[in-house]
This record gives sequence, structure tokens and C-alpha cells, in this order.
Amino acid sequence: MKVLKFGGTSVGTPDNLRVVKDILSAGKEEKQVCVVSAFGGVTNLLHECSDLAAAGDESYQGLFAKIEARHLDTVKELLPVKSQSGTLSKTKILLNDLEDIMKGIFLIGELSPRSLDRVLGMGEILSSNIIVDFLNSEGLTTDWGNTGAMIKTDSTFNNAIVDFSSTNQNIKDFFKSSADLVICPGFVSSNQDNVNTTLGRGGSDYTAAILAAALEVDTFEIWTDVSGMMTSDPRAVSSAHPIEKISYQEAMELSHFGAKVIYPPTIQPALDKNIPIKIKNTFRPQDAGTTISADSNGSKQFVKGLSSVKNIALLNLSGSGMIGIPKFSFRLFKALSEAKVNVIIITQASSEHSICVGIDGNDVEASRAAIAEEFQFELSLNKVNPLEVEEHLAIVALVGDKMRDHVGISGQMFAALGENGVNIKAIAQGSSERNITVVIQERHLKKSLNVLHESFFLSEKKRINLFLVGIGNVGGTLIQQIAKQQEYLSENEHVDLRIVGLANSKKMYFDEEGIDLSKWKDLLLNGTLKMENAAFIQSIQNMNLRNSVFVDNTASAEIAGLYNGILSKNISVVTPNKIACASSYENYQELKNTAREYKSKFYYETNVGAGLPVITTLNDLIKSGDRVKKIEAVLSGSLNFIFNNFKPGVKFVDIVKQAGEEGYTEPDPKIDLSGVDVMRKILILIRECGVEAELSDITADSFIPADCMKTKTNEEFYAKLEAHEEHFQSLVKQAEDNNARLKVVATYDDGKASVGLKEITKSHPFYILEGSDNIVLFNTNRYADQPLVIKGAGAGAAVTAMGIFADIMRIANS
Ligand SMILES: NC(=O)C1=CN([C@@H]2O[C@H](COP(=O)(O)OP(=O)(O)OC[C@H]3O[C@@H](n4cnc5c(N)ncnc54)[C@H](OP(=O)(O)O)[C@@H]3O)[C@@H](O)[C@H]2O)C=CC1
Ligand SMILES: N[C@@H](CC=O)C(=O)O
Repeated sequence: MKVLKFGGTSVGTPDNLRVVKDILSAGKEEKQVCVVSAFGGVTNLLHECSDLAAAGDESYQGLFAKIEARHLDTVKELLPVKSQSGTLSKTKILLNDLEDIMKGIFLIGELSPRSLDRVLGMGEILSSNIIVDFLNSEGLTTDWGNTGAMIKTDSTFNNAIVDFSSTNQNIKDFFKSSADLVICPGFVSSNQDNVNTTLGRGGSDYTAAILAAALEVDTFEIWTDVSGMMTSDPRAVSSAHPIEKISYQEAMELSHFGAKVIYPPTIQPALDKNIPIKIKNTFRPQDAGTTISADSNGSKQFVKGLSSVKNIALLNLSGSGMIGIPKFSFRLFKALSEAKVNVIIITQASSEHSICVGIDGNDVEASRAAIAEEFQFELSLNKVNPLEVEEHLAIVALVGDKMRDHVGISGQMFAALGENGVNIKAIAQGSSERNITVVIQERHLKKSLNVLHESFFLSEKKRINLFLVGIGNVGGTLIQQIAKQQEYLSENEHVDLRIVGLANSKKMYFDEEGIDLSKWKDLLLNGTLKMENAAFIQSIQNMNLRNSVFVDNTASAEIAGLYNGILSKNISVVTPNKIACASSYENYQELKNTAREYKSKFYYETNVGAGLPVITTLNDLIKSGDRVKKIEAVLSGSLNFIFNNFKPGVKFVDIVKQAGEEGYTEPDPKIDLSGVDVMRKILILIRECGVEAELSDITADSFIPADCMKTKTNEEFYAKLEAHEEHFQSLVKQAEDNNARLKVVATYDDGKASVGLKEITKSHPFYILEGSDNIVLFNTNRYADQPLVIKGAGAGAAVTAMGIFADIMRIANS
């Protein structure tokens, strides 16, 4: 024997009812007891209609007509014409009865809990009767089971308590001689005087569970409009998926905290008789659904699901007069209970100086009044402080039987939330360790659920949300590389990398779901949002996405000045822009400290040597206890390119322009040719070694005539270089005469750093440095005889974008 329950959506339309018929037909080899809800939406309409009637509002009649039409139309659409009349008259009799009750409510202007039960239960009575006739007309011999009479309760109207001994006997008696298919109304019951009661909203699940337990069936199925209990709320977490197997206790925890697939009291009768409950999707019967049973059948997943509840308020009662006084908590809970306020979570620290309770946000005023009254005396003596109330909060809970077997789950939970800037207001965990609950601000709920889902479900892809400013040579290449790699990263690295914000100096564009990278240029350039730094940052904050990373691909000091604020919002920063790390030592250090304090990441590997692993290698040396004694390096890709290609007969300015076209120079080439770019790089390297230096501490000999440096535009600069052609020709000629090559070399030795153009002879390792390559030699305590050498392309969009990409992936993998 099998008990099935179909909810409001499953029986909501004639088409859906035909699907239900197919499911019942497929199971007809077995005796089936089928509990149905009211047609979808009808219970709410009945409630609204009776409220209007009680308020003396005649418009209740219009609403009633709508309810009536819904049922009569369903009969006409479902049943063949020849079998309609009997069902129509039966339905009309029930509706007339209901209309009389509504009229009575209207006339006396009152809706008692008892009348409400009478009205609301009619939804199930009507639906079940129509369904019985429909199934019979389809050739399935079907009885109607009067659960309203079978299930006996006390007289707590609207949420009655079941008397199991009489109920179980009634059920057994009825089903001894019933047909092989019986349709029963859910939700309805009656007291010992046969007055209608109901089992509480969602009570149809409970009806089915009572029948399943009384009949000790093998199978109990709840058919609904989702494919089982989900790992999280799918409206917030797009990758939430059905949980295949779950224990009774886990299901209770999840359904108490927001996973509304099953009405919580349903589980107890099934648990008492050890009957597995299957949650199935009426519209996707092929899906496995969720099986709730005594244990989660060897599942290895220790966090089974996340649940959440919105609109939570925290009440914090504190005071010196509370410490060591046993009755305080009793009085607090008594006051709340008398005010009919349900306490959702409780936390109290061992100091006993305060008790914090979480309640439904709608109960704040009632709680405030009740607590003020209860503690009037203590408040007047300042033994209790005025109640602190914090609203607009949400609960998030991790649920899983096996959490108790794993150390560090709460640590993982708090770290994941903390790294994403989510502050935890309160925590509760019982000794069963089956549920770890935190209270957070409601505006962080979606982000928190996603962060936790990513953190605890192994199959999950980690989503990284990128905000890119600067889409020129380097930024544009980075976008191309990301577009090309997205699929690979998703499949092989479980990283879902999306660009959600883009800007150049004029426009900005956002798409929370990820910008379509096949047309990012059109989207940005034809967009209407003007780029403003404050608005860009505000949008990042408003979107409040998990794992947000700000990528600065500009050479702008203004954008570099935003990093500290961004890092302090728990948003990581990745940048090839050297301005921040080469600004004052104080600012450089503050950025590192902010990143550390807020657990955001600040990565700038491409500041030195573009894509070459210079900074990470240096960091590895330092962290492992090595000491850098000397650095010798060629750190400018553009200058190396220029001096490698500047030969007699070639104009210096043309080579400089070519270096720009190849993407090696800075947006302002003066920065390269003046040596400032190399000064910044050596400064960054020695700072990473722990030296507290400023840019002004680096000595530099410029080979550029002073008037070149006074130009404002690149064109003026090129014109001045052309005017000084002879100067540059003489430099190269002199080097050639000395059998040497020109290189701009950065040196750090004996605590001093310098940058200058040098003639490098054949015996030096820098002599053969080709193209735009960089080279760095680190002499350290461990690399004492031979330096550690890093060499390779040190400029260019492709290698720089790759280095930025690698920094982003370090964040994704952290
Ligand atoms: N080229 C290389 O080999 C390497 C470069 N780098 C660094 O990479 C960075 C980018 O260089 P590159 O791509 O060549 O430069 P580009 O000039 O090609 O691109 C700069 C981009 O930044 C934008 N931008 C400038 N100022 C702002 C602002 N205030 N707000 C928003 N966007 C702005 C520009 O927009 P718009 O077009 O509207 O002005 C443009 O999209 C530089 O910091 C450079 O030092 C680092 C290592 C190697
Ligand atoms: N302009 C720079 C590019 C990298 O920082 C260079 O020439 O090396």
C-alpha cells in the first residue's frame, strides 16, 4: 500500500490533474491512498473572501463568484459532458453551503477561528470530490475518504492537535474495505463533537503522514512542483540542486528553516514508523527526487543543505542585574510567549550579561512592549539596559548529520563569510551539531548562501566576479584571454570566471550575470553610463557579489587611489598599474595592511617584469628566511627593445614609436624613457625585500635631454626626441666603439638602489638580452655563488595580461 500527496500546484489546473491521473494510473497495481490539497491558490482566496465578509465588505461576493467559477469550470473542462451533471450538482451543493457560511460571517461581522476552519477546509473538500469523479470518469475506480471525519483532534482551531489513538483506529476501519484508489482531502479534521478543525497551513502533508503511519505503508510520496529538497533556496543560488538522500532529522532541520518543500510536522509520524518519505516532482516524474529516511544512507556529504529565513530581528537584553540570577531567562521567554512571539534562535554568552533572541521581524513591537512591562522594575533601577533591537536580518543555517564528525566546519563557514565582508551578528549551534545557524544582515543573504554553497558542495564551481577598469592594450587582451579560457576553467578548474563590470575613462557597463564577452565593446561603448569612480565603486557595493575582484588595467593615479577603500570592503585588487606600490611607503604598507585586515587579496605580480614570476619568487625567498643582498636587473621591456633595435641608420624616435606600437611602452612613453618606470620597479622589489624606501631614495641618471621631459603630449615628446637625434646617435656610437651594448640597468647593492644607462660588454649576462626581454639577478644568502636568474619577455600585452590572469586565478584557488 502506498500513500501519495499532491499539493496545490499539482492539482492547480485541469492539465496538471491529467498528469496526476497518469501517475496514479501507473501505480494502480498497488493499493493507493491519495491526499490532495485545495486547487492552487484557492485557500488564499477563501481566506481573503472571509476576511472581506467579516469586515462587512460586500465585494466578498465577487471573490466568492470567482472561487465558484474556478471549481465549476474545472469540472466542465475535466469531465466528459455526459458525466458532468452529477459532479456539477454535488459541487454546487458544497459551494452553496460555503456561500451560506460566508453570508453568516458577513451578517455577524465576525470571523472566529472555528468559522475560519470551516471555510478553509472547503478548499480540500471541493478539490477531492471533483478529483474522485474525474478519476472514475477515466476508468479508475476511486473512493472518497472522509479524512475530516477520520482525523480526530482537540479544539485548537486553525492548528489542531491530533488524537492519534482514535484517529488511527478510524483510519484502519475505513481502509479495510475501501477501493484500491481512495482520494482524501488534506488539512481537514474534526474534534470529538464532530466540529470541523484543521491541521494548520501546509497540513495536507501532515494528513498524508498520519494516514501513512496509521496504515504502516511501505511507501509515502509527496508530489510537488520541485524535484526534491534542494541544497539551498534556488531563487538565490542558481546551482542549488536536489538532495538525493537525507535523514529525518536533517529534513526537519531544513524544513524548519525555510526549505518549504515539506511541512515540518509531517516527518514525525513517518519517523515513528520508519517509513521513508519520497519527495517527487509531479511535472518531472523521471527525476530521482529526495528520499527522507532513518539515515542518509552512507552519503559522504557532511553539509546536506543550507536553509535561510528572511525578516529576522534580534533582541538583546543585557544588564549587570542579570548575572547569576536564574529567573531572568525564564521571565524573558515567559513575556515573549504571553505576547505570542515565537523565538527562532537563542544565544547567551557564558558571562550571562546578556541574552540574545532572534524573532520574526513582524513581532518586534509586541516583544518590545512585553519585555518593557516584564522588566519595568529592573529597568527603573538600571539593572537591565533598555532593549536593543536590530532589524532587517536573516538566518542562514548549515544542516547535516555528519557535521559532528568533521572538525572545522564552523571555522570554514565563518571564514567564507568573513572573506566576503559578511558580518555575523549571532551564532547558534546545539550539541547535536546538526545545525550551525548564523544571523547576518538581510542584504548579504544571497551572497552568503552562494559563498557557503560554493564552499561546502564539492561539485560546485567557484564563481569569481571581475570588475575591470581599463580596456586598452593590456585590459583588452585580458578580456580576450578570459573569453577564450572561460569554458576550460569551468570544466577543469571548477572556476566560473565572469566579468560583471567594465570601464574605460568615459563609460562603464555592468551585468550581474556576466557580460557577454563576444560583444563587450559594443555593450560598453553604446552604453549610457558615464564612468565616474564613485559610481563604479558604488555599483560594486550594490551588486554585493561574492568573490569580487577589482582589476585596474589603467596607468591612472586616481584609480590607484581607490584601492584602499576597495580592499576595506573585502574586495580583492589585481593590477599591473605600478603607481600604488611605488607611491609613498606609508601608502604601500597601508594597502598591504588593509588587505590583511579585511582578508582581501592585493596582487600586483605584473608590476615588475610583466608576466615573469619576479615578485612571487622574491616573496618565496623572503618568507622562507633568505636575505637579498644584491639585485641587478634590466626591468624595462621597452628600453631593452629600443636599444636592441637602435642601430646606425635608424632614427631613435622611430624605434620609440615602434615600441609603443608593439605595446611595450607606458601610455605615456616619457615614463619609460625617463627611467621612472624602472625606478618604480626596483623600488617595488626592494620594498618587497623589506626595505622602507621612497622613490626619491633611488638615484637615477637620465639619458633624455631635459627639454624632452617638459613636453605635454606624446606628439610633442616625439618631436623633441627627433630634435635630439644626434644625442642618441652619439650614445649608441660610443657604445659600439667600446664593443658594448646599451642597457638601462637597475641595481640594489649595499642598501642603495640606482638606475642608469650602462654600456654592457660581452662578458656580462645582460649583453645577450634580446627583444623586449627583462632579466633579474638575485644574490641572496642562499644564492651566494651564482645568482637566481629570472629572464624572459618583460613587456607586451599578451604576457602582461597572462600575469594578471594568473593573479586572478590565485584568488580563485585561494
Ligand atoms: N604594456 C605592458 O607591457 C605593461 C603594462 N603594464 C601596465 O598596464 C597598465 C595599462 O597599460 P596599457 O594597457 O598599455 O595602457 P592603455 O593606454 O592601452 O590603456 C589604458 C586604459 O585605461 C583607461 N583609463 C585611463 N585612465 C582611466 C580612468 N581614470 N578611469 C578609467 N579608465 C581609465 C583607458 O581608457 P581610455 O581609452 O578611455 O582613456 C584605457 O582603456 C599600465 O599601468 C602599465 O604600466 C604593466 C606591465 C607591462
Ligand atoms: N613599459 C613597461 C611595461 C611594463 O611594465 C616596460 O617597458 O617594461
